[in-house]
Amino acid sequence: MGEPLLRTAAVITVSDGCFQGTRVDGSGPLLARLLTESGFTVVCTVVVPDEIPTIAAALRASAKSASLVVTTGGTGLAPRDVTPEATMEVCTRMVPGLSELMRLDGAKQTPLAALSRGVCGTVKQTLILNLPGNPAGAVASLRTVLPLVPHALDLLAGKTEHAEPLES
Ligand SMILES: Nc1ncnc2c1ncn2[C@@H]1O[C@H](COP(=O)(O)OP(=O)(O)OP(=O)(O)O)[C@@H](O)[C@H]1O
Ligand SMILES: Nc1nc2c(c(=O)[nH]1)N[C@H]1C(S)=C(S)[C@@H](COP(=O)(O)O)O[C@H]1N2
Repeated sequence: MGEPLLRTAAVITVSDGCFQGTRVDGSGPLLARLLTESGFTVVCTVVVPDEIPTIAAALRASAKSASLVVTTGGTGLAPRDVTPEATMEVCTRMVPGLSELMRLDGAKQTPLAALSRGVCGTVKQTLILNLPGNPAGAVASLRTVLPLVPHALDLLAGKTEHAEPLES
């Protein structure tokens, strides 16, 4: 099977409430819109419950068709928050700097940003980003790292010539 096209994205909402239909998914559609506005083709959106095997299966399936997979929800400290554990199970390499950046930038808005245990990593040529479940937090976190994503995907796809450093 071929590798996913470079600017394809998938959105996975991890939420028992959304899966059961007791909560309307506010975060997934917002993230899909931001990704589309940023030049990505969103190839799939899915809502899954907070269960490691189900999240891991959704991550593996999404990574086959998308070069960027974002999750929203399940990154906190509640007993059923297991998105980081499922992501670490699927990824072969972790990219801690991206999650560090999200927490650092998020803390400018709310100290609660430190309570997300979200991780980022890669599987084959796909980058996976865990975002918090709160819609505003999910969008802000994605906005923080989005400027780095095209270069990250180029590197993953083997385009290793170095870009000019971004302005600070
Ligand atoms: N997909 C979503 N859409 C809208 N709001 C959400 C979403 N996911 C989370 N939230 C909000 O962020 C808060 C924290 O998310 P968290 O994942 O801990 O939710 P929860 O109360 O455990 O329920 P669930 O996992 O079923 O969404 C929620 O209480 C809710 O206000
Ligand atoms: N930027 C930002 N990050 C944020 C938040 C936020 O509102 N803004 N919410 C925090 C809260 S309240 C929690 S509990 C954790 C984990 O959320 P999750 O379990 O819904 O993934 O993300 C945190 N990250």
